[in-house]
Amino acid sequence: MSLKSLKTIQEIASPRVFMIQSVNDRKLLNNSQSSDLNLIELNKAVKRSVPNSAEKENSLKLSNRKISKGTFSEKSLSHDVSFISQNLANRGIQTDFIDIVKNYKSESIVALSGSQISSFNSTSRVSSSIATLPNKNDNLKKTKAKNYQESNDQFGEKDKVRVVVRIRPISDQETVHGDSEIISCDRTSLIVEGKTQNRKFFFDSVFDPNTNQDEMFNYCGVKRLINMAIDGFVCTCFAYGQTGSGKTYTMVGPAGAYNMNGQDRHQHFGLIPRSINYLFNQLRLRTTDSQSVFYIRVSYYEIYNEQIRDLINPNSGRKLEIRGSQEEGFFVDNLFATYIETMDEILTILQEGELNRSTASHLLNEHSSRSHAILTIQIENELQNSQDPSEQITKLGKLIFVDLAGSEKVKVTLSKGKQLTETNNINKSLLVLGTCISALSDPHKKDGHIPYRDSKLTKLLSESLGGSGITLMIACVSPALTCENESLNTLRYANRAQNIENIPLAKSDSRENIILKLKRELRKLKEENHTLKQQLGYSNNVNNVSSSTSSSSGTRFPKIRNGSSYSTASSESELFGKLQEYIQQNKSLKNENSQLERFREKVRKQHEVLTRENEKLARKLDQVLRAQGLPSDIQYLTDPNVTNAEYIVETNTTPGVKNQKNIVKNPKSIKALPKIEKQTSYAVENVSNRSVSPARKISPRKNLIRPALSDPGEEIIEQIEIARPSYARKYKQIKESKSPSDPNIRKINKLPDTIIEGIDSRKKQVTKQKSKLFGFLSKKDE
Ligand SMILES: Nc1ncnc2c1ncn2[C@@H]1O[C@H](COP(=O)(O)OP(=O)(O)OP(=O)(O)O)[C@@H](O)[C@H]1O
Repeated sequence: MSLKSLKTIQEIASPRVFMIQSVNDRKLLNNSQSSDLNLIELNKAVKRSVPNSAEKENSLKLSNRKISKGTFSEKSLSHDVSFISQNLANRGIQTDFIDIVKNYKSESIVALSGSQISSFNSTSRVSSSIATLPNKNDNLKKTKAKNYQESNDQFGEKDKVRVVVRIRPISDQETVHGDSEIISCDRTSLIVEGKTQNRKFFFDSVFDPNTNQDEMFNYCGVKRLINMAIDGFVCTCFAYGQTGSGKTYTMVGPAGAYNMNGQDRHQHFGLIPRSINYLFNQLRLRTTDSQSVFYIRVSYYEIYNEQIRDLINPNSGRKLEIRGSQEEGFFVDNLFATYIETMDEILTILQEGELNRSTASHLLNEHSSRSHAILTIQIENELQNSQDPSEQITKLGKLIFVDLAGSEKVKVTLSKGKQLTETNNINKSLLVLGTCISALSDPHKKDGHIPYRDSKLTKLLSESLGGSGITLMIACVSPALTCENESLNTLRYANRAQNIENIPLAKSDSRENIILKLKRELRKLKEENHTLKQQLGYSNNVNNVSSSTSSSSGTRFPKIRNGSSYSTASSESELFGKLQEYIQQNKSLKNENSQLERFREKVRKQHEVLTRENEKLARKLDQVLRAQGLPSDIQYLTDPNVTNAEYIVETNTTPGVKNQKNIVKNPKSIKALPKIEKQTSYAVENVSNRSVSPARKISPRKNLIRPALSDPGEEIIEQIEIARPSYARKYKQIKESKSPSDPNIRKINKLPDTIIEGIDSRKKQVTKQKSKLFGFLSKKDE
């Protein structure tokens, strides 16, 4: 019954804008999400929403004019239809609504009349009234769970950029200045009641000011991104909006979130730490019942005044430039990226990054970010191919979080001097981002030139916008009247971004993936081939060159209309013979190549093992140096087999006595050293993290993510508390020990000689080994 009536919706999908017959119809549709659904009434409502032929004609005329007050777009209908669809689905009734809705391409900004706003507001009041019920949190959570759905759905070949909006609460400052709230919303749309006009926007989800961090994480769609990243896709979540609109709050949490204690962290942490917690839980789940091994590598940098700055290794002295390659797209060369194993390691990195990030205070935000911060979590997954156990697959997914700097008006923020330069750079790069978004969302321009190269930010986001990644945009807005123009700008860009289509492709060396990639290339080539043929005037009966070449009946080569070349039988057989020859040569070359590839892979893996150990050691060393206030611009290389020099112990001695430097093998032995006791204090850093088992010596990356330490469903705080003593805690210890109020502490100006000597000799050894390997490789390549 319902299906039949809904078919009519598909039929009327063509008119772009039409009149909805009465506000009551809409109310009925909206209320249907919470009230018990009466299918007959719904059916009537849908029928009433469907215009008769006169209205269709009318609406077609309307679509050619400026959208006037009192109209709804078909997307509005699609929104209503999806409500109905969900209700039907809850009752186990299959509908084809989703496809209908997906096919809608409509104007999503609508100017509204007063009466429609009042009906709209009544919808948003449903959720706010629920928030005031006695058992507030429980009910709110249930309602959210019902209203917002986790978008874990997969995609077809194309995946549109998903856009959600978060409206922050009005601030005390705004209230004091008598600012009023002008934005109201329901689950997927919002209305801006402006000074002169009211506007309505539709998005994948809209989160009202009462939304807490946990709800935001659960329903904004970031979980889908994490799961896809584990499967090898490049997934980006970026926050966009005016300065002070809540981007950093959404991504990271309020200022000082990383310094909060367990319970407060749990409440205030933003998407990034929550996502990492979720990621670790997912990885644990996947490693318990499979042979998968995961390696997590993190980098964190900012684009400040069009310069790239490493946020976890700011004093490296290396110049960070963007480079591009066909395989990897644009990337930051020389960026410090470190392997992590535990939640608290990454929290330390994030904390460090936040400390190093460029911030300033201005009229609209006390802790304003002056840069675009980009956190990249690379997830490498080595697993066996389920269809062919002899095949080892490596998936290389990425999870990228971008906290953009906010656009701002100089006359509002009153920026001067350095801040003015920052503002100009921020606005400039956001302008380029806006231009790219506009071009990509315009069907006439999207296949043309997209000005990614005009700013560093857009270069680095090129894969996420119109590329092969999966993208979630979180548009943040303030509800205040004084922010109307900026909020509208944000919403317009967000609205456009919804039209951007990506063609996701997992980064994996599995056969299926290679085949998929090849198929896509082949299709592209065929299209190109077809166009070229048309341009050259080849006849239509020679379309399929590839199939005809393999046919035993002989080769058919395209004939050119002017009659020249390849037309005689003798030249055809000659060419066929040559082709056979080439095919044979190709076969043997392929065999040889795959042998070489296998060998090369083996050597590459050995090399990787060495590099990873080096990086780890370099990171530890870097932390020690920075903790001691020394410049950390030395590049360290180590031998993975060196496992003995575990801890550096710097002792404080009485004046005139030479400083003691001890290297001990484990923390217990520190206590056993007589001269360190009582009168001495020390800074301890674990050089290679922990003693290395023989198995680990061969492959130090094994067991990076081990089966669950505890329940996968556990909360962030618990994870932080139960985590084994690690890098983070030790690092904290070193930081605390730097406090000048501690009389036993002296500043260490120099790294112990033994360590430097040890590292130097290891560096030499590894460099030698590396150059040997490279020499060998290049010989093989030749
Ligand atoms: N959803 C929210 N709930 C409570 N407070 C919020 C929320 N969103 C933002 N805030 C507060 O608003 C202020 C500005 O937020 P935030 O620093 O995240 O803005 P921003 O968009 O990152 O600004 P900028 O671009 O200048 O860095 C902060 O004090 C923050 O704590």
